[in-house]
Order: sequence, then structure tokens, then C-alpha cells
Amino acid sequence: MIGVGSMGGAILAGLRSPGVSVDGPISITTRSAASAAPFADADDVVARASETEPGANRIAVRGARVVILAVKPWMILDVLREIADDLEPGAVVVSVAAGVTTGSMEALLPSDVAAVRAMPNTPSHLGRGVTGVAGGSTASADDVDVVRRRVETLGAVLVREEGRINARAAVSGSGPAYLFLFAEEFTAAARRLGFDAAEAKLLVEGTVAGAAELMARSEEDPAQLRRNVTSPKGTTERAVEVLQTGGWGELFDRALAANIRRSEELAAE
Ligand SMILES: NC(=O)C1=CN([C@@H]2O[C@H](COP(=O)(O)OP(=O)(O)OC[C@H]3O[C@@H](n4cnc5c(N)ncnc54)[C@H](OP(=O)(O)O)[C@@H]3O)[C@@H](O)[C@H]2O)C=CC1
Ligand SMILES: O=C(O)[C@@H]1CCC=N1
Repeated sequence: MIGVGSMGGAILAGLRSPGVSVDGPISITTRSAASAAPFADADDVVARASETEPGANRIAVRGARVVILAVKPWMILDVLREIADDLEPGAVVVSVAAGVTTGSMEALLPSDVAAVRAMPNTPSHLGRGVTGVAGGSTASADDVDVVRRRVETLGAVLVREEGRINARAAVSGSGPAYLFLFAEEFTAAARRLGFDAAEAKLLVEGTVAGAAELMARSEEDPAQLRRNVTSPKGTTERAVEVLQTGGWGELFDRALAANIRRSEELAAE
């Protein structure tokens, strides 16, 4: 794995969870020595930093069947140029980057190495992620399946054509940020009602986490779960009415469209 920041770190944590088995130690690289340092004593991870070991990325990918690229989108093609000659024949290079297409990756890869895109999200850290997967034009069904099986250990997986991956990024890749933004705004509103920081945290985070867990475990859909809280002529009804007239549907459409436009810009950079 090249890059172990927010997303790569969440994937790595998921792959290292009890009950998940990976063949051999996981080879990881970071740019800085400081980011590699926490793994110095791990026996299931071999960490290298390109800052102190300029050949780190090239060494890390040797012998790997699956290479995960979790650096920023604008670095993906430079990293591919760097590692291309060291990739094993038959390897699968998986990019988690927003925007960057398999076509642009394939142009830099040896013909016997496949490109696959995966669009994960940070709850992968807990095995509760959602990952979209799409194979490039040279990826076989087996290549895609190798990736699907790896990311299934991190949570739910949706394999579909690449043309839909920007939309998956807008919904599930970025989705945790929307929920955290909701919690931020909800906490601020609770503070304005007079709760101190600890009280607002307990009330809001407890409610958001509890409701998400209830939704995850319940057979009922979110609309029904909402109705279960909303007594006719009760208090929730009044608040829900205010929220619904605030234009959430249109706001979400605009937010997702802006997200997809940014993926398209990244693909063109
Ligand atoms: N964050 C998210 O929720 C999601 C992110 N993604 C995608 O994941 C990718 C990474 O994003 P994110 O994790 O947020 O970014 P971060 O900035 O948190 O992590 C980037 C990682 O790349 C490392 N790195 C930078 N340059 C090199 C290099 N030359 N060689 C090896 N490692 C290097 C950094 O090391 P160091 O720490 O030393 O600088 C760091 O570990 C992006 O392409 C993004 O589109 C996809 C879905 C969700
Ligand atoms: O914000 C980003 O660009 C990345 C891609 C999806 C989530 N985070």
C-alpha cells in the first residue's frame, strides 16, 4: 500500500482487524518518516518512508499481487511512473483516488498489470465501510474479484462499471463527511440551546451513533424509522416539518453534483 493517511490508514486498520487474514506482512509506504514510525514494531506490517528511503515505493511493490495506491489524486500518475518497472507480472494496481481514470493508469502500466479503481470510505477502519469497485479495460474478472475479496473484509462492496464510480464517490466515498457535518451543525445548535460542550457532545453524538446503529440493525427503512419517532401532532412533527421545508432534497442534489464535477476536474488535471 502506497500512502497510509486518512483513507489508506482506515483500509490498513480494517485489513489488520482480528478475523481478517492477509498473506504475509503488508508492505506500506508513506512520504515522511514520522508517518511510518508508528509501524516500526509491528510484525504484520513493513513500513518504509520515501523521505528517508528514496526507493521505498519501488521496493514495497516487488512481489505484491495487489498494490493499493492511497495517495492524493494528483500524485497517482507520478507514483505509477515510479513503480511501473517493479510491478510483478499479473499484479493488480488498485487506486482509491477520486477522479483518476483506469485509462490514464493503464497508459503507464506494463501490459501484464491490471488497473482497478476502488472508492472506499473511512468507516472501513471498523469493518463498516462501503466500497465501490470498477475494473479497467485490461482487468480480468479474476483481477476484479481479487480486489472485491480484499475490500469485502472492510465492509459492503458494490462492483459496477467505472462510469458510475464518481457517483459512488459522491454518495459513499464522501458520505461520512456529510454525516459528520450534520453532527457538527446539530452540536452547535444544541450549544445555542444552552448545553455545555460535554452535554452537547453526549446528546448529539449518542443520538447520531445510536440512530445509525438502529438503522443498520433494523429491518425498517429510514422513512419508517423516522415515522416511529414522529408522533402524530407531537413535537418531532413540528421540527421535521421545518427541516423538510428547508429544501434538503435540492440541497443534496446540488452537493452531489458539485462532488461529481470535482471528480471530473481531477480526471482532467
Ligand atoms: N479520506 C477519505 O475519506 C477518502 C479518500 N479517498 C482517496 O484516498 C486518497 C488519499 O486521501 P487521504 O487518505 O485523505 O490523504 P492523506 O493526505 O491523509 O494521505 C496521503 C498519504 O500518502 C502519503 N504519501 C504522500 N506522498 C507519498 C509518496 N511519494 N510515497 C508514498 N506515500 C506518499 C502520505 O504520507 P505522509 O503522511 O508521510 O505525508 C499519506 O500517508 C486520495 O486519492 C483520495 O481521493 C477515497 C475515498 C475516501
Ligand atoms: O474528498 C475527497 O476528494 C476524497 C474522495 C472521497 C472522499 N474523500
